[in-house]
Amino acid sequence: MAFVVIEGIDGSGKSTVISLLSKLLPRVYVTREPSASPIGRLIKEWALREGTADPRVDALLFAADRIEHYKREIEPRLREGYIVICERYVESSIAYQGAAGVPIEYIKFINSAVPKPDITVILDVDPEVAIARVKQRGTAEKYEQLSFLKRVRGIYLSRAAEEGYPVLDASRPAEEVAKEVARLIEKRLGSRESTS
Ligand SMILES: Nc1ncnc2c1ncn2[C@@H]1O[C@H](COP(=O)(O)OP(=O)(O)OP(=O)(O)O)[C@@H](O)[C@H]1O
Ligand SMILES: Cc1cn([C@H]2C[C@H](O)[C@@H](COP(=O)(O)O)O2)c(=O)[nH]c1=O
Repeated sequence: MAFVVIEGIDGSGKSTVISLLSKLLPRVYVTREPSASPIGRLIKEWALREGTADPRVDALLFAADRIEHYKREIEPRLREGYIVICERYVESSIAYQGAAGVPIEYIKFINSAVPKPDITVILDVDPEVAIARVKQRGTAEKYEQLSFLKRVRGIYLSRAAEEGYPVLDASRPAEEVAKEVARLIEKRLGSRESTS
């Protein structure tokens, strides 16, 4: 089992890559945040649409959704031996709520109840390319603005440098990106087996 998180700005191709990945690897369980829980629905139907009074409210909602998601869905699947692939996790809160002005230490503290993933991969793409991709979907969510996504990308890249997360060029065809992520996961699983 392994807990894998795929991160990146809106339109970087996370959902597309994860769907391809689930065909490349055995025994995969795919999930995402905001989750399907009542808190996740509140985020999607209210916080991401009408908006909150303060970005700390978003940070708190995402953290509450994450704790519920981890305890009720991710942890049980890991115990059953799945490779759990989660689209977005704590680094999304650091990048997005950080870009909205919430102090990173505050975000880390409210997320301290959930464990770190085994692997975090950042899909990196120019925000102009990402915006062009998401525009095809119709209405934009509150964070899907060029200047905001530029700040989010900057935080992702500096966090990747600090934490050693692999950053993959997601402007390439999604199949190529998915194969590279699969290789990273297999390498990590292989190196864990050889040390256990
Ligand atoms: N590598 C790629 N090259 C070209 N287009 C892509 C690529 N990956 C995804 N797309 C297209 O870009 C759009 C957004 O992709 P996707 O939903 O996978 O991104 P995402 O990162 O999950 O976005 P969000 O975070 O906003 O949900 C889709 O129309 C998808 O078909
Ligand atoms: C988990 C998480 C998400 N967000 C933002 C990022 C996106 O703009 C939306 C989720 O929409 P998606 O298109 O379904 O990926 O929410 C965030 O700001 N903070 C978080 O922790």
